[in-house]
Amino acid sequence: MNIAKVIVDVPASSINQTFDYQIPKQFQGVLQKGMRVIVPFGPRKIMGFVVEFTSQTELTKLKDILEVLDLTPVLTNELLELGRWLAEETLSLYITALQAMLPQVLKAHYQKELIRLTDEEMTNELENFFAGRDVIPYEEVDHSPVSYYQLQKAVQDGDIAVNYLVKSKITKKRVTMIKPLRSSHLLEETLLDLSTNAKKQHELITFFIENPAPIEKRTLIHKLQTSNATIKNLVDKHILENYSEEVYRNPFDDESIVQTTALELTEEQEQAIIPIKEKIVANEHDVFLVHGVTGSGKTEIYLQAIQDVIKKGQEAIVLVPEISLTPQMVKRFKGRFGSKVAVLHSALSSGEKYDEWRRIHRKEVQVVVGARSAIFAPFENLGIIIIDEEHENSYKQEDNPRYHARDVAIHRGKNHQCPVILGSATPALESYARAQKGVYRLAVLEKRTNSQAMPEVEIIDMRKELHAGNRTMFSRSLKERIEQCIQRQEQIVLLLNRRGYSTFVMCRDCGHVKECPHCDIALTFHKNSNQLKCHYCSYEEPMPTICPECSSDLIRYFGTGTQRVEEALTQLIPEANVIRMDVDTTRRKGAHEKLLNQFANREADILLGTQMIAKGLDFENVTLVGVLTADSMLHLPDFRSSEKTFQLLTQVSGRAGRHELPGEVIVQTYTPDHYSIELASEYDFTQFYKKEMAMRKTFKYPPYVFLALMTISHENQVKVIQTTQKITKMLLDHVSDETVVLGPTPSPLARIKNRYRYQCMIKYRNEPHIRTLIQNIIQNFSEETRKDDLFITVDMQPYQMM
Ligand SMILES: Nc1ncnc2c1ncn2[C@@H]1O[C@H](COP(=O)(O)OP(=O)(O)OP(=O)(O)O)[C@@H](O)[C@H]1O
Ligand SMILES: [Zn+2]
Ligand SMILES: [Zn+2]
Repeated sequence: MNIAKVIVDVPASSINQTFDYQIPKQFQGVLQKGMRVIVPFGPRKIMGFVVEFTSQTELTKLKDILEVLDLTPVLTNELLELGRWLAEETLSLYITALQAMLPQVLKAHYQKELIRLTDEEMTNELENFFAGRDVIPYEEVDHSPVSYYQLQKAVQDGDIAVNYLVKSKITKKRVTMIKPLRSSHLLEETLLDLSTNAKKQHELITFFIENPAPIEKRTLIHKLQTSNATIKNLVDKHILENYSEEVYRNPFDDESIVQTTALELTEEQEQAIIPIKEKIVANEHDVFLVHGVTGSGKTEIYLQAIQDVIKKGQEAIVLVPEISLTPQMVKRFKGRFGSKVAVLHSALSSGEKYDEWRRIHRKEVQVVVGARSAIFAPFENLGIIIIDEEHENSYKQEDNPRYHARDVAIHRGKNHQCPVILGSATPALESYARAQKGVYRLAVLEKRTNSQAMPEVEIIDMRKELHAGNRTMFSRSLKERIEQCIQRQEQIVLLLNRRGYSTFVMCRDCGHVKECPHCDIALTFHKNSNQLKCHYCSYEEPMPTICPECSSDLIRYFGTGTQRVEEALTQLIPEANVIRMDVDTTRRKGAHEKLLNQFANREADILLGTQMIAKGLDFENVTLVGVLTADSMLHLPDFRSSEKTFQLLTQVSGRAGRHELPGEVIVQTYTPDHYSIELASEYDFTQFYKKEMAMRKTFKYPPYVFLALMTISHENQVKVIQTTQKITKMLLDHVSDETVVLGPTPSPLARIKNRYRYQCMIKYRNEPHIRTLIQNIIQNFSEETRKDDLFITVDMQPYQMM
């Protein structure tokens, strides 16, 4: 078994297979499956994963593995298998699936360098270029007068060589520590010998006489108001020593977290948790859908189930949507399980993420709380997997591998024979349908833990407001409630449902809308820089002062950005103190937390924000929730738009009246009769489910059918249409009569970065060979994708129709 099968880091379909390499003597017996290695591949050196061993090969001469990057495998056997399954399921490459499971820093990056081999004089250009150096980074060629032809020739002549380097970017954080090199009483003697002028040094030594323990240099400087130079002086005299120490970056301030204990469960919670606990004890897999209204105590169920799992010596993964992974949420888990918890959040730096990952990998923690990719946590003894807010779209990755975390969770749940819990106040239709069919176990929590009724929802017809002469974006009713609320010193959450809306620029005279010249989409106005920006390709231009079409100076921005709402709000209700939360105000690290803390400390009356404030927040003083534009998502070209509207309204309504004080909700809309708005205001999930299922059945959408979306893009529009036509025809030739193939149709976003985009949608119920079929079709175009820059992407479970 001294041959390793390696999946190499070359994301190309022609390379989607293992390659055999000889294991050199020094690595035999050391190398394990799931370790990263560096291997020669053509002229290059690249990174790869060892996935198997063998003693036989069809090749006559094998190349050697050059380097082994890990001491212990970074991928467990289970994850190697999971990667294979994931690649098949999502039609992506095995290497892409494996990379998706690891933190960024473990992915290799490659560097080329030029090495001088000759002592002889080279051409003037080359001599100038090397400028006395023996090795230079390859990128410098781009900015030099040396031509590629010259380089090529020099390489051929053997004067220089190109070297390929693989670097893994592991960065362990190190801090500089200072400690005394002498015992306290020797330090006292030192003090006597010291010149009385050296006041700073005196202070430093005195400090160490009293505190002989090592201390971080930064802290020391800060504490004593001393300087680097002073420390260095004493280090040079061998009185102090400095050394560096590896630390984990811990982005969370754990010390401030208050320890909590299990609450006594309500009757409903008790009923829900019993069957889950049974599965934990029996080591059996099953999927539970916990459908509980907002504030019904789903999180407490998760916590107590995890408690059992930890007691058994097993591990738990908890997924929460990116935007509800707030410090408040983290606190709830760390409060219960302390340092046993690792957090994987995309806002962490890649170093921080790597540190958290290592704590998992080294089995220093038993619980992981994280966003989507935390589902790949390298635990080997999983006892439970929990997906909170399971209906959230952010669990679907919109990039290769296009997986849904729910599917991965269930696959891993089977691998480990452990329960999977899906929790939501508004389950995805797909999940609820499965629970109805008995595929999942359903648990229902109908009451809030505080036994309060769900807050009353009032729907305001904004068309009537307009007719009554109110041209602001606040209905009279909402304004009045906000004022009353402020008077009672209670707090308000205001949601600006912004998706599908943006601050675009339109001429009021001729209706001209400023669009991106490279993408079929309106440019967005950014007030701070007075620029128009494209969100797809980053194109930018200054805000025009006159209309480029008709020269009118009535060109203005439209739509309602949070910033504009804030201005309008403070104009309308001057006494209101507003905290605005959107992408702009939360970009800086820690800003999110700071704003939420301010609101929790009642430093403001109103929390105004986008989708990011709709979920998970639990503030006891919030009694009013206002939704400014309930219907802005309804008209998107997406069959899930009603479902998303229902979910969002239910979630945000749930922010009010969660504790002692009763809450109320005001929903402003231009389509008050739409069933998603009406039924959300009555908290009638069951009725919504029935109605929406009927729609899905009529129009043939999930969960009645499966979808596959193929998107084809190229700079030449004719070529895109023709290719999409061919693909559609190939599909139709091979699928069953029951299956529908729609296309070619322009994608809702028909052009991005100057590339035209067309799509074809497959709706099927039973096509056992659909993946092979699609793969073969893509294979058919491999020449063109390689040489002519044609893109074909396929999404086996699309959530984004754009
Ligand atoms: N058994 C219990 N007894 C008393 N209070 C409880 C109990 N269970 C939960 N709570 C409290 O009730 C509140 C709501 O619970 P929790 O946040 O877990 O609900 P949730 O269903 O997860 O809500 P959401 O879906 O809105 O996030 C919290 O403040 C929580 O501490
Ligand atoms: Zn105009
Ligand atoms: Zn653009």
